[in-house]
Amino acid sequence: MMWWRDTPFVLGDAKRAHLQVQGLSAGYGAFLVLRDLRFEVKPGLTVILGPNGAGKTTLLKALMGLIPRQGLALLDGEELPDKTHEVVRGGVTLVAEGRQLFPQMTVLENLELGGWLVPKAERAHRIEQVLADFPKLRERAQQLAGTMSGGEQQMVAVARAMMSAPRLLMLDEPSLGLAPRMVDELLTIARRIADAGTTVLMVEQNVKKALAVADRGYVLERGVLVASGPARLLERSNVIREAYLGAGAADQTTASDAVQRRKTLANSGTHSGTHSAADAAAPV
Ligand SMILES: Nc1ncnc2c1ncn2[C@@H]1O[C@H](COP(=O)(O)OP(=O)(O)OP(=O)(O)O)[C@@H](O)[C@H]1O
Repeated sequence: MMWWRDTPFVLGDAKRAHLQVQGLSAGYGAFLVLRDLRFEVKPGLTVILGPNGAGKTTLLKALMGLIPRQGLALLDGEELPDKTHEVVRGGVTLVAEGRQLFPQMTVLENLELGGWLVPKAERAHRIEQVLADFPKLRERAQQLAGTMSGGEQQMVAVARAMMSAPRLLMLDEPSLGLAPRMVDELLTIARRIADAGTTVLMVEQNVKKALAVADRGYVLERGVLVASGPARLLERSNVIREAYLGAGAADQTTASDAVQRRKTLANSGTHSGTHSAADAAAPV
């Protein structure tokens, strides 16, 4: 047995990355989406929850330098560059919503492209590591990516991101559109990556399942962070329980279902629409 089989997901830098963000604002032209966000992404797995249109993707884009941002973003104490290629060189990788694979290329070719910054010899070594970490992909190495199921493609996208050995891996709704079993598999992969030393920042709408694998979470609504805390406390907090999970909510409850529920609660006077400081999770 090769040595790396016993050491899955050791691709990241041994140092566990820590992102600190203060006063982050970003948007599209004159349309400001994110307002004065303050949060941190500690080593481990941090999830950002929120309904459609809350600004979750915008947040990841702003950190990647794909759109301009204001405010301070420090990765291990050093300011995150503005330009995307410099952010990538600095060890930050984004798996965007929609996966953006090359459908006419094989799984292996897609992985090779993920390691384009890496010298050729090192790239081959990393491919071996990634295939050891994602054994399902080894079986499919020669399959055209475009012929794979949604969940398999998402797996390729995450594996490709790991080819660059990121210090900070950002995942934009990895469970979107997947069958429940694949959702579980993808979220477990995210957890394993975090456990092995790559700091993970994940945006999710699948509230219950995301909090089950995360260490910490934030709730983003209309461009503002409205709650934060350790995942276990956040799950039990009033913000999440009343609005995002609800009594008897199914595993598949999404943040967008929750918005409708919050409106109903607010109209019925059950919930004020703001989050009490008495919540288990702190309002931000
Ligand atoms: N390229 C763009 N130009 C202008 N406005 C945009 C652009 N992309 C997103 N927006 C707007 O920014 C706001 C936040 O969108 P964003 O995609 O960040 O939300 P989200 O929380 O990721 O939602 P979803 O879960 O639907 O992806 C929305 O009002 C959206 O219409």
